[in-house]
Amino acid sequence: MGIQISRLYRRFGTFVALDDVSLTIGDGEFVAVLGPSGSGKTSLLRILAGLDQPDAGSVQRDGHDLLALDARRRGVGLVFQHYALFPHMTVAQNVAFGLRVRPWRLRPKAAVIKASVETLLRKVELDALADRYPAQLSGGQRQRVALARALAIEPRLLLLDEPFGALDAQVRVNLRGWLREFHRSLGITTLFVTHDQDEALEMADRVVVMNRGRIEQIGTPQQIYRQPATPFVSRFIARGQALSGQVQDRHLHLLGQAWSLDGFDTEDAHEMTVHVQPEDIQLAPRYGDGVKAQVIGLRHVAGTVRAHLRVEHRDEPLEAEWNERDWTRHGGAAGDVVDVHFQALTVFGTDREGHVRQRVTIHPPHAGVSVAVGPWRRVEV
Ligand SMILES: Nc1ncnc2c1ncn2[C@@H]1O[C@H](COP(=O)(O)OP(=O)(O)OP(=O)(O)O)[C@@H](O)[C@H]1O
Repeated sequence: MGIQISRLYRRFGTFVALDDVSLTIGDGEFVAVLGPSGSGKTSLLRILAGLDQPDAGSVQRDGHDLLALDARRRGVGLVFQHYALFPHMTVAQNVAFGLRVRPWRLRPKAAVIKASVETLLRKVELDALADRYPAQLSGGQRQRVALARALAIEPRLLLLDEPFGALDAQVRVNLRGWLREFHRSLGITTLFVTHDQDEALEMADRVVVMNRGRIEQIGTPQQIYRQPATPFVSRFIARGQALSGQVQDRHLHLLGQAWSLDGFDTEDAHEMTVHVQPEDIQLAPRYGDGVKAQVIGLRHVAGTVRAHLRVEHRDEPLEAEWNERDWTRHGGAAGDVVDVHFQALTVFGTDREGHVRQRVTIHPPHAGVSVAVGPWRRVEV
């Protein structure tokens, strides 16, 4: 059954922080809410936690009105970016807190609390540090204590708001894998708020992309990345870059090539936007066969090369991402003019109000593009 969020609105004065937000979260699902700063992620999470109320809309859990329950009766575990552990309490006391402050009729016996704290600390791999104070822990350890504390009340829903936001990059990456495994072993429905694309795409079963209080797209990480529903998602998630061209006879004429617009109704589109992703701009296998581009900058990042390219009819440089080995084999250097192939373009058609009505991915004319089928075989089409 899970959680049904339906048509939520939240305004602060004239500012609309949540604008018609609807979302269903399945039982046990791990959903990431991803969006730039100010897009409404925390506003949504606060409403689910019972820290705020919407101006309109409903939230149901297993068919019951969640908004009618006060925060303490929602069975929600919360972890925020800033650890908010009690500095004067040990790790074990922090984790026990949620159980100790229950009304006496619901409060477990001291021995039961002790046992469940021990179990939780083992789960978050901190049982050896039970008697330390927060100041004696690393940032990553503190966040794991915060997670154990949130889990102590046996929540039905776990809400994590940028839980790794204050940690350094390496710790963040380690904790991602750890939290993913942890979620698998517990199976608690989890909503994870982040503005970090990699974090969301790597961890979540599904990703909700928000922009200016609205949901732009909901999908699996792969759908969001490979089939962005809007130019915003394409830019924000897949580093989509806009190209300009002309449409004539159902073809898009762009950088000296004519791309067939099969499956796209050009008459129906008030405006068209064309995007290319960096990994879809590849070095051409033969010299003289492709679009001329001047390499004006190169950055080597973990086995890939990020190149900034100057192409004709475009003021801004284009970013391309190449395999380091391909670039080494090519044997070029910054300043060179290279030939590149555009392997796929995404075309969005918007109506007068700016809503996306059509989206297609198009491939180059007569190109020997290699397409992956299954995990092991590649064929030429
Ligand atoms: N209590 C409030 N009063 C006025 N405006 C608010 C209030 N709470 C949030 N807002 C505004 O609503 C918008 C959405 O805020 P929210 O915290 O949900 O964004 P966010 O996506 O979580 O951003 P961040 O990643 O920076 O935390 C922001 O522009 C914020 O300034």
